[in-house]
Amino acid sequence: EVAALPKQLEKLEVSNTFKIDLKDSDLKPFEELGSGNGGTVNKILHVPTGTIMARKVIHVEANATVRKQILRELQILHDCNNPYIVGFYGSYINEGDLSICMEYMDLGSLDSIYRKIGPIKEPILADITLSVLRGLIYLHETHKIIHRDIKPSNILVNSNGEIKLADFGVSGQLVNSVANTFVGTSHYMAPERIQGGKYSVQSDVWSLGISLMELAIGKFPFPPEGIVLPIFDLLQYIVNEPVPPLPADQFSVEFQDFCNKCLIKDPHKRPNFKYLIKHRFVITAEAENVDMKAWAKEVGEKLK
Ligand SMILES: CC1(C)CNC(=O)c2sc(Nc3ccc(I)cc3F)c(C(=O)N[C@@H]3CCCNC3)c2C1
Ligand SMILES: [Mg+2]
Repeated sequence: EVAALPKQLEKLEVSNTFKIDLKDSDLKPFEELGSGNGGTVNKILHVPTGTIMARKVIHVEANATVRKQILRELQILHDCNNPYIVGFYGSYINEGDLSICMEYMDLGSLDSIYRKIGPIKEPILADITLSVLRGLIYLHETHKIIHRDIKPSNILVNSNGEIKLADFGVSGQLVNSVANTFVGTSHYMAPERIQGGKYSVQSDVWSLGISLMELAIGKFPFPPEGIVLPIFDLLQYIVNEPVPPLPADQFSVEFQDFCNKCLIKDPHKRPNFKYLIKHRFVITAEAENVDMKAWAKEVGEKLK
């Protein structure tokens, strides 16, 4: 009988460590990692377990019921376990601020990386594309979650050269109403979404295409060279004007073709994940298995 006990304990042990009961008083903040639309992120230490985490604090103007609803729905994040999704430790609310504690990705976002060390080379972009697609497919197929906010600042990197997604809404309708107070019409949104149409998983494909082009050329691809447009005109431009092509002499035909397909304006004509994960641009990434760890090391050196 005694022999049987440790097995059960062991199982109990593992599940408990996964679900740390987070309290503000157990968290020791370090430097701020960034602040963007509607939230700030800090590096923190969970003192009782010695775990380094990233904590995002979002000010949520909502009554107690809505706040309870948000916390209940965020519990879904405990089940989002995948190599291409940023880990989740827990969330809590105090004084109207929602705190989301997640895996610390020490090299930050692709947005801050390309702005510091320049455009990302194609073979690295191919591996990034593969990771992002695998993360999006996992969220959609396992949890029926559409990311809704794919952009370079929500694609995170760590020194193992791992690429993971964060900031995806797990919320139901109610919480979405709260989320809408944040969601400015982001310029990564697909034309059908900018025009107030139904948001589908196909809209994430558009956002992936735009994000890859930006990372490849080192600037947001719309409008072409030089002109700076106010947001409303930019959104009009994205809806009405043709997608500026990648400079053909600098990129492979596979990469150009991959981006062109993601940026088909009609969501029904735009390829789905099933098609994209088999595209030559992505298949070569799988074959060549680029040394992402070496790239991450180089990035880490340059970010210092
Ligand atoms: C309403 C909301 C805060 C709660 N419900 C929600 O469903 C969420 S979840 C979630 N974030 C999140 C998601 C997954 C991981 I891993 C880590 C995370 F921080 C977020 C979140 O951060 N949203 C931000 C608000 C500011 C504008 N950009 C998007 C949300 C939205
Ligand atoms: Mg974000």
